Amino acid sequence: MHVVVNAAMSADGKLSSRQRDQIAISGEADFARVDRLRADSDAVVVGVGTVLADDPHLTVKDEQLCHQRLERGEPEQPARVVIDSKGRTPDDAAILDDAATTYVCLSETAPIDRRMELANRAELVTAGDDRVALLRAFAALQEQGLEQLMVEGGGELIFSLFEVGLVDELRVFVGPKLIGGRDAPTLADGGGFIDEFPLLGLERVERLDDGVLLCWTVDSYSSH
Ligand SMILES: NC(=O)C1=CN([C@@H]2O[C@H](COP(=O)(O)OP(=O)(O)OC[C@H]3O[C@@H](n4cnc5c(N)ncnc54)[C@H](OP(=O)(O)O)[C@@H]3O)[C@@H](O)[C@H]2O)C=CC1
Ligand SMILES: Nc1nc(O)c(N)c(N[C@@H]2O[C@H](COP(=O)(O)O)[C@@H](O)[C@H]2O)n1
Repeated sequence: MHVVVNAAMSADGKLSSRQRDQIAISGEADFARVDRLRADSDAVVVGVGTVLADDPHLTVKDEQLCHQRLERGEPEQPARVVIDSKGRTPDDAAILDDAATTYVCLSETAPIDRRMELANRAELVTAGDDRVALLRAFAALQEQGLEQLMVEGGGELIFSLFEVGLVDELRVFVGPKLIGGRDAPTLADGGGFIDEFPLLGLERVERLDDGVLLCWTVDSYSSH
C-alpha cells in the first residue's frame, strides 16, 4: 500500500478558518493537479470532520481522466473512504451518493442504528474500540484491493496517520492567503509530536498558480 497525503494550506499554515468553513486555497492549476492525483488513486480518504465541515464529493471531475481510468480497467471513479468512529456521517452526505463505492471505517462504539443506515449506502469496516484503529482499517482496505491511497485531510486525521507511520508522501500546496486564528485547523493537529518527529525528504518544489507545491517523502522518525 502507498499513502499520499495531499492538502492545501494558507501561507500561515491553516487548512481552513476557525469556523471550519471550507476555503479555496488552491487555484485552478492546483485543483487540476489534485484531480489528476485522485484519478491516479484507488481511493480518496478523509476524516469525518471534513465530511461534516465540507460535505465533499471526492470524485474525479475531469471526464477525460474518468475515461482513462475505464480504459485502464479501473472503476470510473476511485473509491471514497471516511474515517468515522461513531458513524456521524450524515445519511445525505455527498460521499454516500452512487457516483463511487464508499467505505465508512467505524469503531466498535458506532451505534447499531447508524450502522444499519450507513450499510444501505456504503461498505462498512470496523476497526478499534473507541476510535478507528487506523493500521487495522487500512489493512482491511488493502484486502479490498485498495493499494494507492490519497488522503485529503483534515488535520486530525493527517496527524494520526503520521503517528502510526502510515504516510509515504506528503504534498502540500501553500497558497497566497493568510487565514490566522489559533483554533483554525492546521496540516497536522491532534496531540502533536513532543519526542520523536517525522522527518521529511524534499523531492520537488514547484511554483503553481500564485503559490508553491511542496512534495516530500517521509524518511524516518527522529528524536531531538
Ligand atoms: N485545505 C485542505 O486541503 C483541506 C481542508 N480541510 C479542512 O479541515 C477541517 C476538518 O479537519 P478536522 O476537523 O481536523 O477533521 P478530520 O477530517 O481530520 O476528521 C477528524 C475526525 O476523524 C475521526 N477519527 C476517527 N478515528 C480517528 C483517528 N484514529 N485519528 C484521527 N481522527 C479519527 C474523529 O471523529 P470521531 O471520533 O467522531 O470518529 C475526528 O474528530 C475542515 O475545516 C476542512 O475544511 C479538510 C481537508 C482538506
Ligand atoms: N486541494 C485542495 N485545495 C483547497 O483549497 C481546498 N479547500 C481543498 N479541500 C478539499 O477538497 C474537498 C472538496 O472536494 P470536492 O470538490 O467536493 O470533490 C474538501 O473536502 C477538502 O478535502 N483541497
